[in-house]
Amino acid sequence: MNSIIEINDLDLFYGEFHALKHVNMEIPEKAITAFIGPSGCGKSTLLRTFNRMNDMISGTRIEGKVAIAGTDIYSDEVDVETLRKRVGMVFQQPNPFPKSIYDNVAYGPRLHGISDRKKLDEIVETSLRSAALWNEVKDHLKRSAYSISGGQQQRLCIARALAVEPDILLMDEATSALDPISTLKIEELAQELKDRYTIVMVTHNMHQAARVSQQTVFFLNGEVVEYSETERLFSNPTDQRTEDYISGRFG
Ligand SMILES: Nc1ncnc2c1ncn2[C@@H]1O[C@H](COP(=O)(O)OP(=O)(O)OP(=O)(O)O)[C@@H](O)[C@H]1O
Repeated sequence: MNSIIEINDLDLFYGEFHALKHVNMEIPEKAITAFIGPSGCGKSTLLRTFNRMNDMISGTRIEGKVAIAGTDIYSDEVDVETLRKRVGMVFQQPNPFPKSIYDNVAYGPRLHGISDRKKLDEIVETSLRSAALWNEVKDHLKRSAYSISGGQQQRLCIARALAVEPDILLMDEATSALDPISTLKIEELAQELKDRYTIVMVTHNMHQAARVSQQTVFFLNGEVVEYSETERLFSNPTDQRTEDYISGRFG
């Protein structure tokens, strides 16, 4: 498997607090990588380094390197808007804009200069189909995004992220606010999307990581304890701390 994200000796500080410690890893493209570990161990922090969302938190300092497709994303030449177009993100709470379903999906493409109605219609349909939502909303695209269920809103947020044709989709506990059926739908969707996109997901749910991902990373106190194929990590972990965590002895 080719890697798309390469992290070398990454340290991240929130002021004095050392939140990520000497992280080294390669994330394979067109696969799902899951980040697991107890609350506060740095999963979301690492995820946010991939699209420089940490830039928005004042007092954050980074040492080391994060490269995407060979480019150091923290170098001065990198345009953060372009980076965020390539690296989409979906959050724990569905956060559609207070606009119609159509306008939510068309938002990114419009921002990037697409105004042709036919082209936008095409993008909206393709993105909603990719997010497995088209059939449920195709007859009321003009309705408010708030008129659909939470699970549908989360798939709408995925469609909105896909509309700008990213390479990577980051999911930060994207199902933890959803009911089991909506969760299952998003998990199935992630499985379909992984053939076309690289997905990195933070999850509190070990069963979800085991069900959905190909690679799993276990974090503890800002460090990567173990990183391996999901099946191996859950069936035959090499580190005692991983074993203790996955068997429910802490966290
Ligand atoms: N903006 C911030 N300023 C200061 N400290 C922060 C900030 N964001 C996170 N932290 C701290 O950094 C550590 C890692 O947080 P992070 O949110 O990455 O953990 P996490 O593993 O994703 O946790 P959870 O599973 O609870 O979301 C925690 O100790 C947290 O308190």
